[in-house]
Formats: sequence, C-alpha cells, structure tokens
Amino acid sequence: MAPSVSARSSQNFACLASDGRKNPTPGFRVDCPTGREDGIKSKTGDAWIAGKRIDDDIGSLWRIHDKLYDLTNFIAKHPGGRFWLETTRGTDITEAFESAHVNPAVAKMLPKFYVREATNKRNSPYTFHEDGFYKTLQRKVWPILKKIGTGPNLKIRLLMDSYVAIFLALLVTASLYHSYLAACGAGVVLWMICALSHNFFHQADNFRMYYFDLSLMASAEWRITHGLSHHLFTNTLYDFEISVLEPAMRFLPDPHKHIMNKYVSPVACHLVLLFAFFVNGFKRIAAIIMGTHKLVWANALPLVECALMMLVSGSVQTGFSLWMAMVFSSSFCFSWIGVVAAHHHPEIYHAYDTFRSDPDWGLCQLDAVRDKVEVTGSLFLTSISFGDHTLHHLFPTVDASKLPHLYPVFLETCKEFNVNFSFLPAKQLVCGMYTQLCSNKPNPEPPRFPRDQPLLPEVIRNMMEEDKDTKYQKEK
Ligand code: HEM
Repeated sequence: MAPSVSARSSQNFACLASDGRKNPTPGFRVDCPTGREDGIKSKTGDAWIAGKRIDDDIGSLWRIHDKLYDLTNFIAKHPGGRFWLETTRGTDITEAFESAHVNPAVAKMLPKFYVREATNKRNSPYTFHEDGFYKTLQRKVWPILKKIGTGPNLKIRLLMDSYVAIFLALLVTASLYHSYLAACGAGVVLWMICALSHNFFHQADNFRMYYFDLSLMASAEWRITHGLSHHLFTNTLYDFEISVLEPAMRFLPDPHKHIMNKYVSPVACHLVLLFAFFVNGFKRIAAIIMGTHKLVWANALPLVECALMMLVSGSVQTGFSLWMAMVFSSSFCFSWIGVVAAHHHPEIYHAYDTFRSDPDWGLCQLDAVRDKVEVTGSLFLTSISFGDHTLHHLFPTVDASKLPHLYPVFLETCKEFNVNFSFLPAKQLVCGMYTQLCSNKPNPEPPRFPRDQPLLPEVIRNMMEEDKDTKYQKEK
C-alpha cells in the first residue's frame, strides 16, 4: 500500500532538512515535495506534476483558491489550448490561473464549473488578495493590454522566424563545407531560438512554440517544468529548475551544503551546462522507451537535423560530429545565459532565506527575480537573454513585445506599495550566480531593493517622463 501524504512527506522531511527546519519556505503544507528526493527518477516534467498531484491531494478535479471545479467539458474549449487543463487535472491551479489571465472576464466563468469547497489547506504560501500588490497591478494593466493586445506583434514574429531561417542556412553551410565554425554558429543561433520561442510556449498553442523543440529540449515538457513549476514557485523547493540541477549545482543556501558544492560546483557547473541538452534528450528517450512519456512529432526535430547534416555532408561520421558541435554550443550558451539571467544572486530570494511577511504572489515574484539594466529597451537583446524578466514572471502569457508598455504602470504600482524596484547591472548578476552557488548562509532578512536611488535603464526613465507628460496634458 502506498504511504499516506503525511507519512511520505515526513520521510522526505528527514532527508531534506538536515538542519531541522521544515519546508524552508514557510506556508507550504507539505514539507518536501513528493519525488524531490528520488534522484534521477524525479527529474522529468511528468514526475513533477505527478508529485504535485499527490501533494495537492484533491482527487480528479481542479482547485482554484479554496474551491474545486470540474473543467472536463471545458478542456477542448479552452482558448489557451487543451494542454494546460489536461496536464493540471488533479492539482491546485491557483497560481497558474491567476497569472495566465489578466482579463477579469475569465474569473467570472468559474462558477459554471464549481463542484464543492476543498477540505484541506492549500499547499502554497502565496496570496492573491484583491487589495494586494498583484491583483492591483493586474487591474491597472488590463486597460493597456485590452488596447494593445496580449499577443506577438509583427516585429517579434519576424525576428523569431528570421532566427530559424539563419539557423537552417548555417546548418546547411556547416554540412556542405564541413565547417565546425558554422556548426557552432548554428548552435549560437539555436540558443537565440530557444530563448525567444520560450516566449511562445507560455501562450495559447501556436506553431512558433515548436521552434523550441529544434534543440534536444521539448516545449511540452518545459510548459510543465518551466511554466507551471519554475514560474509559479520560483526559487522554492517546488521550482523544478532548482531541483533538476541538484546535486551538481545547488543554488539554495542550505546551511549544510556539501563542501564540493561550495568549492567545486562553481567550476564544474560549466560541464553540466555543456551537456544539459544531451541529458534532456536522453532522459526523454529513456522515458519514451519505458512508456512513461508520450512520443510527439516535435521530438523528432533534432533527429531530422542530424539526418540532414549527414545527408548534406555526405558522411555519417562528419554529419554526426557537426551536429554534436552544434548541440554542445547551443546547450552551453542557452543554459549559461539561463542561470545568470535573473534568478541567482545573494540579494534574490531562495528557499532557506527569510521569507517576506506579506506573501502576495506578485511581491514574492519581485523577490525572486532581478532584471539586467543593459538589455532593457532592445527587443533583440531582451529576446535572447530573458530580459524584462520581472514583467515576464508577473504576466507570463503576455507576449515579450507587449511587456515594455507595462513599465510605467508597474513602477507606479511599486511606488504605491512602497517597493523601491531597481534593476541590477548584468556583471553583478553574473558574479552573483557564482556567489550564490557557493553560499550556505541564508539571508536573515527578507529580500528588498537596497538602493536609496533605484537603478532604472534610461529608456524606462524616458518612458516615465513621457507618461507623466501625457497625463499632465490630459489633465490640462
Ligand atoms: C492551468 C491553468 C490555466 C492556464 C495555464 C491557462 C492558460 C491560458 C493561456 C496561455 C491563455 C492565452 C492567453 C492569451 O492569449 O492572452 C488562456 C486564455 C484563456 N483562458 Fe486559460 N488557462 C488556465 C485555466 C483556465 C480556466 C480554469 C479558465 C476558465 C474557467 C480559463 C479560461 C480562459 C479564457 C476565457 C481565455 C481567453 C482570455 C482572453 O481572451 O482574454 N483558463 N489561458
């Protein structure tokens, strides 16, 4: 017989919190996410969502706040696509539901699907009070998005499609001329493709999300491990992007961090990042063979690339070596940019640090993300380096081309809630990632933006001035 949720979590608690603390982020009902300590078996999206289903413990319905809904008949009609509802059956989707829809009309549909009240406490520390930071910001953002739309504009669609065209041209050039330089160039462009297509897999189903599958990663898996895990429970034990790198890279400032983590992983992590795409690919192949993961057509894309390179180069061995060079370079670029982009710095919240007293989901997101000052204002730079990341975390389904329009209202809301929002220089974020890897000292205070004078990119300061001018003119 399977152990009960509480028995399982107390076993895990013993193996997790060697310093005697329960779940290091207060407010989670379960001490240690089910499966988190299961080693390699736990490192897939399917395992993560299966663990969440056990921990949420609500049967086969969907939970939003303290109410249970039956969305079975809505799955096929959902404007965001079947995937999100099909995948989350039997889980608490409060964070996903709240952050995916800015349109207030969506919440009004829920009573149609109401079944009953939940009998247990939510397994999440986060709140969405109507007068709190996040819901206030959402209300202010909606009139802007209603006007400009939430989807991609022409510029970003052209940018995305051009990356793919350049990638294919480099791939063929590398194969024709047996050029490892062109193969690595194709790898660098593949990193750009992955970074930008990630914007598309957060949205309703669309063909550009499958560009992500040109790498050895899969958009369907990342919708779970990134969209439903990392985005909603950033830097906590439920963040898959924290647990998947453990034990090789341990970002949590666990006081009992192993000496190898402190001193070896800041160097050895580069090998992990180099092999990350291959590990992702092998895990998926193993899961498909074992029957725990469904094969989808997009999984074949990297194999098609490899076959094309063999065919055009006229040699199986050369084509394969060129393909390997391409995958290694894309893996390193994408994974390294990913870890230094926005989430790992001693000023940023990680489980074990002291948690803020107001657990508003939006405020907790601000604590777990920092933006780079240098890339802001350039669609090209933000598209390849996860820029405008705070706004992206707050509104993950809003296209990257629309996010910059939200800065004035976002900063105004920060001011209203006494948040001294500030960017960081890119160099500090890079160094901070290595410092965080070595750190075993939890922050004794909740995170805050420490500067008296917030650091804002010039483009945003100008935007604020323009906004003030238009408001002033309107008032006149
Ligand atoms: C796991 C939870 C959910 C996720 C991740 C999700 C995701 C999404 C996404 C990505 C979109 C497209 C957004 C856009 O184009 O701007 C969307 C739209 C929409 N979703 Fe969901 N959804 C979820 C649950 C629900 C539920 C429970 C309902 C209603 C009962 C719902 C109703 C809608 C509606 C009406 C739209 C269209 C909104 C509009 O046009 O403004 N969704 N959803």
